[in-house]
Amino acid sequence: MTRIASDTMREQLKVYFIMGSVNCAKPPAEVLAEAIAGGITLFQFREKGSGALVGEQKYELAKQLQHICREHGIPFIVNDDVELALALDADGVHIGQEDEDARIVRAKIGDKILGVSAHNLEEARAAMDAGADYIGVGPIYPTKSKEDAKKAQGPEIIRLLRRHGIAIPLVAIGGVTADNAGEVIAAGADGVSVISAIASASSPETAARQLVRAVQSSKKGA
Ligand SMILES: C=C1C=NC(C(F)(F)F)=NC1=N
Ligand SMILES: [Mg+2]
Repeated sequence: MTRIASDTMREQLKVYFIMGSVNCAKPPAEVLAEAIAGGITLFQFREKGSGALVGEQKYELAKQLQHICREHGIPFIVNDDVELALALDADGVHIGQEDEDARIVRAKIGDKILGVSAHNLEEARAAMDAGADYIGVGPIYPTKSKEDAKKAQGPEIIRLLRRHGIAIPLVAIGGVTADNAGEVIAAGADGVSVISAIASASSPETAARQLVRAVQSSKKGA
């Protein structure tokens, strides 16, 4: 296996749904199936926060959601838990600044997809040097989905990174909705990642479809 090509990574980052059981108003498997029907391009299993599953229950839910992704050809990424990602033979992992060092994770996962969170130019450069395939930049807008989120920076942080030559595939995260996704793409993001915009929607399928349309129309306009 070889590392994912940047252009393929950019395509996959377009509408990146992230969720765990605590984010879902309906059973997670139902929410994921609807989100896939609505056109999401990538999925991250992020079982975190108060009430999150652990151990066997977490493993079983991950397996169930990975199966749904495999049925529809959607890559399955695991947040934080590198051991779980390896046990499931997931398509990749996403780690934050407070998780295991990106170089160590890269050595453990081989050519699987490696995503790293970055909040500023220094962290973005370090992620690239460590072999990340994409970076998650945010929070762009205020978010309710992450208990310890940093201060929202607006789309300006994306423009700043691109201006300083950060050309790596980049997904924007934090308070992104169909209404503000366009300005995030216009600022230079390859895609948007969302939790509550889809997970807590009455129709995750409609919510996903609206995000896909917002991203596509902004890219056409670019
Ligand atoms: C904290 C996070 C930041 N960014 C991302 C992603 F969108 F995947 F890049 N995922 C996370 N879990
Ligand atoms: Mg983390």
